[in-house]
Amino acid sequence: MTPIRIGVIGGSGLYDMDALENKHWTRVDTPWGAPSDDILTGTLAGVAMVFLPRHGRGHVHDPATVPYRANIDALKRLGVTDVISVSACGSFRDTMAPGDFVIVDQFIDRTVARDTSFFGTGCVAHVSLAHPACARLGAACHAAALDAGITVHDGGTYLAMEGPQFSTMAESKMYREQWGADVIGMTNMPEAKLAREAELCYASVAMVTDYDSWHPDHGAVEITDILRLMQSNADKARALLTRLPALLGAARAPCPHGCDRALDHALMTAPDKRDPAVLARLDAVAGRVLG
Ligand SMILES: CSC[C@H]1O[C@H](OP(=O)(O)O)[C@H](O)[C@@H]1O
Ligand SMILES: Nc1ncnc2[nH]cnc12
Repeated sequence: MTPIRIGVIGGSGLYDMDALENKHWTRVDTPWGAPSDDILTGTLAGVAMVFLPRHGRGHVHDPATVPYRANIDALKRLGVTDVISVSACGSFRDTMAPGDFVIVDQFIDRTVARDTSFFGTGCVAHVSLAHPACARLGAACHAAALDAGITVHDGGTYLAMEGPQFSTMAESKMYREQWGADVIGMTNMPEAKLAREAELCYASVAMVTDYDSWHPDHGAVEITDILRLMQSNADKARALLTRLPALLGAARAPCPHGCDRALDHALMTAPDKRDPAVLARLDAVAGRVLG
């Protein structure tokens, strides 16, 4: 068993975590630049927890310019073992209504202009992403949501779009009817990919704010609809998060799905061909396998 440290990435509407005890905002520097903001460190019910507002306090970063690599590196550097991503999303299903939560288990990545990997020339790696979300952590989030009285859906496919504009109606219908996506947002990719590369368990809690633009009874998604739902969704997210420490405990066994060992066989570049400057940047995310 190893000590757990829960990392929460708060999306639109969730910029702080009042419930943390002994908390203070900490600046973390990374080889990938500065994270979205300082990181709030503290404890909750005796369990170590940190909180990072994805867009920064005051919502400074747009979905494309969120420094995803710095964020994940910083969480890893702080000893985080389990990342819970909390995000606003649109819904492609009548049954997934505004106010509902979805524990995402699959992603379709339609982002186009983001740094999607810590690795590259000088140290090439290929991690498996068939199961991009951690089922153990997702189950805990599901149980916490149920306990908090939230209407929650166990599993769903999240389509990550580039944004910042919302989808056209034709795109919305295609994602829903042809591609089988359940929800849509702009931020969970490359975040989930990077968490896997950093050997972090990652679960995504998607909070439905709207029906995107496919629904004949709801018309086009507007930011005003989203803002209307965001506050109550954020309150529910806080209720979910405060229940997690009791469910996860202060220590954890190795991940049964191997998230914490994702790099075991992933490195392709021969040791004598690896670029020392590239390796230096990987000290936190790949330190376990690079020694
Ligand atoms: C505020 S509406 C669009 C915006 O909200 C979501 O952000 P996050 O995933 O960080 O909650 C969505 O992905 C867009 O970035
Ligand atoms: N319909 C939508 N599309 C993309 N991102 C969203 N975030 C919240 N609602 C969204």
